[in-house]
Amino acid sequence: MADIPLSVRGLDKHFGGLAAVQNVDLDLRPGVTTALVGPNGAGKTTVFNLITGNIPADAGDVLLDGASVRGLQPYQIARRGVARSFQDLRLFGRMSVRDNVLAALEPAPWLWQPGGGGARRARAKAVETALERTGLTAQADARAMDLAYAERKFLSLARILATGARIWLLDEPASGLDPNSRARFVALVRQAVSEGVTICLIEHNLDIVTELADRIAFLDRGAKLAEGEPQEILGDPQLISIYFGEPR
Ligand SMILES: Nc1ncnc2c1ncn2[C@@H]1O[C@H](COP(=O)(O)OP(=O)(O)OP(=O)(O)O)[C@@H](O)[C@H]1O
Repeated sequence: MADIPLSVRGLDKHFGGLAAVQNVDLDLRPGVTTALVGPNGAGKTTVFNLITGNIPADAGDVLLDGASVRGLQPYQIARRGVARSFQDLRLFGRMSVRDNVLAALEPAPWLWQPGGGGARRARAKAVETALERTGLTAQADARAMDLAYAERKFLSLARILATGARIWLLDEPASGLDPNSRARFVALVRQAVSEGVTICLIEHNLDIVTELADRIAFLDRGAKLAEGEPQEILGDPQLISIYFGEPR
């Protein structure tokens, strides 16, 4: 298990009487993009929240390189290389695009501290590279709130890119994107995967899922009903009828 960057074992979460996540297992491997697919309320975002330590699990475990992260705070899990995006993006609207990216990074030492100059230069470089790769260089000084919706989504990706995280959890990253931005998004994810990043995404757009995912984990009412290659899962009439909410 030590060679699997992120494993989830027997994860459970109840909200009162509601079983939001039930006994979910998941392995995320480098170079393999996994999509969490399922109807609204299936528990997908809750799985992300449990992985990142945003909410505590009732039972089960999350392992990074085989070691449990149980009880760690979200910032401690982030330091181990796990980054996520949120459906509501969570940007600092009045701050510049560049400062939004900078704020996603660990603070650097002061200039007068040992290594301070080098660390600050490395941070600035990481920010500029992330802006370039997301096509935001020209808007670096604009306020985040003044960006178009698609650009705000790319800014949330730039924040992840700049951290150098090796595991990305993306919550509906392509929702609301126009076809051109969608193509940019797909290219960006593919490049990251080719560089060894492990990606798990929650996505309702099945075209994006088909384009990007190597595996699909299908959730319904908190439980993982199936996992396999996209063709297999999306070709299963029973799963598709669950996905589109047909009466059972
Ligand atoms: N903090 C919370 N308190 C109470 N119930 C919650 C909480 N967070 C999620 N839930 C409930 O848990 C269930 C799973 O929610 P979750 O957001 O994980 O689903 P999802 O698959 O991501 O849905 P969607 O595709 O609509 O985003 C839902 O019924 C939701 O209402």
